[in-house]
Amino acid sequence: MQAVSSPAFSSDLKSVIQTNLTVKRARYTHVDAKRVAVRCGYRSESFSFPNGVGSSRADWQSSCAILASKVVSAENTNGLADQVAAVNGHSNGSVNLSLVPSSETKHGKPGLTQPLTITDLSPAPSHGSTLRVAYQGVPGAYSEAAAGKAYPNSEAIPCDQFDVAFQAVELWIADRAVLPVENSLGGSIHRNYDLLLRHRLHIVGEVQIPVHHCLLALPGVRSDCIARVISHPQALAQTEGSLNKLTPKAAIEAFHDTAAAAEYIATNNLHDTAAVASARAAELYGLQILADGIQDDAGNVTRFLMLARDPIIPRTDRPFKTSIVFAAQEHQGTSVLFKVLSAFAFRNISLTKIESRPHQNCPVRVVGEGNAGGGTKKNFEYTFYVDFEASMAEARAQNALAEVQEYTSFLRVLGSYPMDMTPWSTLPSQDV
Ligand SMILES: O=C(O)C(=O)C[C@]1(C(=O)O)C=C[C@@H](O)C=C1
Repeated sequence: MQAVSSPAFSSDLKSVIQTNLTVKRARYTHVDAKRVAVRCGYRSESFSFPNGVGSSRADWQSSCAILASKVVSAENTNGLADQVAAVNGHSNGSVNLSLVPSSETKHGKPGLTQPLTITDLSPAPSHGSTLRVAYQGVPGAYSEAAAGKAYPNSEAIPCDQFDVAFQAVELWIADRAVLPVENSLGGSIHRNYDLLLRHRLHIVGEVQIPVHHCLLALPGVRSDCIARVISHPQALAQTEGSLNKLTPKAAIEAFHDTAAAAEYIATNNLHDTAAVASARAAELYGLQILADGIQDDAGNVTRFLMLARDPIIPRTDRPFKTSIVFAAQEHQGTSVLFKVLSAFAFRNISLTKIESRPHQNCPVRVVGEGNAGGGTKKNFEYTFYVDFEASMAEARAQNALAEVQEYTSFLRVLGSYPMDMTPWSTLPSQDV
């Protein structure tokens, strides 16, 4: 399958639809128009919070932050979840968090029964076909494996850039996107944090994938003949120590993704080049494995987010995580970050991640008085991303966000979603 690529997206949306998706889109045009109208709020359905906090479904969809605007009582929160779930066309029994025999899936290994699989709680596509999941990379990329874990029966749609995967969902070319946000060795994938803010997709789940790297080359090539190693920068960072030992003289070069690096070597018949990629990429592109398990830490794991156009309804019957992003302005005083973090600490809510990024509209603020009357001090401005372990259906999370809203100028809930609880020991690390 051809990857969805970016230039067409940015230059002419119509043409990408025509070039890449002629057949599929022709089938969906009518349905899509109707669904877009629903997204824009042109639908009569509405719900009201049990204690009188009124809102429409469209409000919920456009910004989950509505829940932070008023505190609702603990007794009412389950009712809220049920009520909203019913509006969303789900009964509470519909959650699919179950043992999935992988022989029935497109992504699993035949014969293996996979343990607890995270699937999101959001509605399946109304056109009734297979869920289409956008990921960045080509077949054999770790992101493809993550998409398969998140949505075992899905159709994976390769995209050449992260931004394209976001747009594929926004344009109804895909139903979900699965994108990496952090790796245990390499740290955060900043680009995706920035894109989360730029786009209006919702986080509906997370999946963690053990990343097991191999050094791949054309059949017959020895490691002492390797003059160049190519791979995704994250993969190169995760194998830096091993590469120093295995190929100390080789030049290290960044590539779009791990599997594309393997494909490039095979396509161009490069005898002096090796790739850091998965065993599956070796199989797909006919390369040999020169070294197996070359990640610098055996427990190397990447966390991916599952994104959808609509949020899922937060619940309290399983562990949930919530991701927010906020920023503050100067007039909001000092110690904003301390105050925000204490809003969670006082309610015993654990934070699992905090990330700061340059403020997208105003990265630097000049303050103070210089000789010519201009400011002298340049304060860097930040946007903060926080993940915490609670569901937005819980009163303590709503109360914490109501407080956070007081200290900040901007607050958005990116999603409240089930945590990936797959037991570490059963993760199929050789799969990817
Ligand atoms: O290149 C790939 O195979 C990817 O899926 C991308 C990616 C990443 O962006 O972090 C995903 C998982 C690994 O951490 C290495 C690379």
